[in-house]
Amino acid sequence: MAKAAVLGIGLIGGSLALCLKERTSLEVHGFDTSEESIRLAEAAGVIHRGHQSLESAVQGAEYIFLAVPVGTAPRLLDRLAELPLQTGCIISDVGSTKEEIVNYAEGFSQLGGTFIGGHPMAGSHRSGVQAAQSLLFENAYYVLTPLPETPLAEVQRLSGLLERATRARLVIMAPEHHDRVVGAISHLPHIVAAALVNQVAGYNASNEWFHRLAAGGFRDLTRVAASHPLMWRDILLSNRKAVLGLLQDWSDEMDEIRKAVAAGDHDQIESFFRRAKEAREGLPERRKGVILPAYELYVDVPDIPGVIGRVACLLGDKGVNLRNIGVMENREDRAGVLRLVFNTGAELEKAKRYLTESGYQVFDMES
Ligand SMILES: NC(=O)C1=CN([C@@H]2O[C@H](COP(=O)(O)OP(=O)(O)OC[C@H]3O[C@@H](n4cnc5c(N)ncnc54)[C@H](O)[C@@H]3O)[C@@H](O)[C@H]2O)C=CC1
Ligand SMILES: O=C(O)C(=O)Cc1ccc(O)cc1
Repeated sequence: MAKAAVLGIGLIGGSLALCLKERTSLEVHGFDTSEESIRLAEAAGVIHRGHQSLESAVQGAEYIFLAVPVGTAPRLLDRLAELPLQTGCIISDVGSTKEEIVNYAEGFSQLGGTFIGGHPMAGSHRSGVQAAQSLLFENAYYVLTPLPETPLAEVQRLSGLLERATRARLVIMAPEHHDRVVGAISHLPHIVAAALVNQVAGYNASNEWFHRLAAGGFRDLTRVAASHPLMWRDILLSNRKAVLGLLQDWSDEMDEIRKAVAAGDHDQIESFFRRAKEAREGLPERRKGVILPAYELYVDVPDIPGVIGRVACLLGDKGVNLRNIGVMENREDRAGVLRLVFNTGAELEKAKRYLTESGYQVFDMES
């Protein structure tokens, strides 16, 4: 059986491993520096087999995926370059930045395979293999960043595999273009969210009403500030060039609005919000999976076939609108997990109450 190796079995590596395992015939092997992650991944059936040795994990693999923090990926490539890899193998990664790793891989003439950078544009503020799920990338964009000299057949081979496994929408982009675009729509917003949270936490230190009143819009707006600090440190350092330019533009935009407020300039302030409203309304529809849906509930269930109907009926009877329902884990010897998606937080709360009252164990993104 052909083999794939996933190096780093956290949220993204674990989710990718699940996709490959469920929807391709590849035998999926995993390697992680954390023994606990390997143990959990094996126990949950995320991978066919775990390894504590990098060499045995990648031996004979047709596909190798690096799913480690972006600051760690170059060192992992150094180690791969020392190992005998399967002739003709494809090495890819899932890192949030692309120029640095693509340039680094290009420097390895002795790397025993073709490197093609990759970035699935879906995830969450959670991390670790416990949060992995095979539906994570469905309908999301998945960017590949081959170089002009990368053989087209290899790009198509990887793209075909990933499309089938992840059900994502594969797109191709130049690495530096990717980094500027993703810098603007993901990296800068993470900085702004963290800065807002830090600013308000400073005020709250002397008056706790700041946090008490922050339950609504502020909480939604700053959700991503709960993301993994080390992961985001690495991303900013790796995308330094683009991020510095974007921060300059951000600071100019803040200066503009500050001046307009100071001058009491009604028209300029209104125009600031009007431009934003129009641009926001012109954004493409949020499709399932493009960003992790906000209102998700998970239900532990012992017996999948009958239980989907029971849960759906129970919620239907109570008038709770269910947008989507899916099975996240389905092994005969284990309890499964149902993933329920709602359009509003209020519906999620109602569903949580009804299901708990009926004896189901439920948990959501906050648990
Ligand atoms: N979290 C997200 O929403 C998204 C993250 N990414 C990218 O995916 C990559 C992985 O992120 P997550 O899965 O979220 O992180 P994670 O923290 O859930 O998983 C990372 C895993 O890599 C392991 N690891 C660290 N150094 C290693 C090494 N040298 N060799 C083997 N394993 C090692 C860790 O033990 C951990 O299990 C990062 O490069 C990130 O930029 C991409 C898209 C979305
Ligand atoms: O939690 C969220 O909304 C995210 O922003 C997830 C995410 C994080 C990092 C990426 O490179 C891509 C997607």
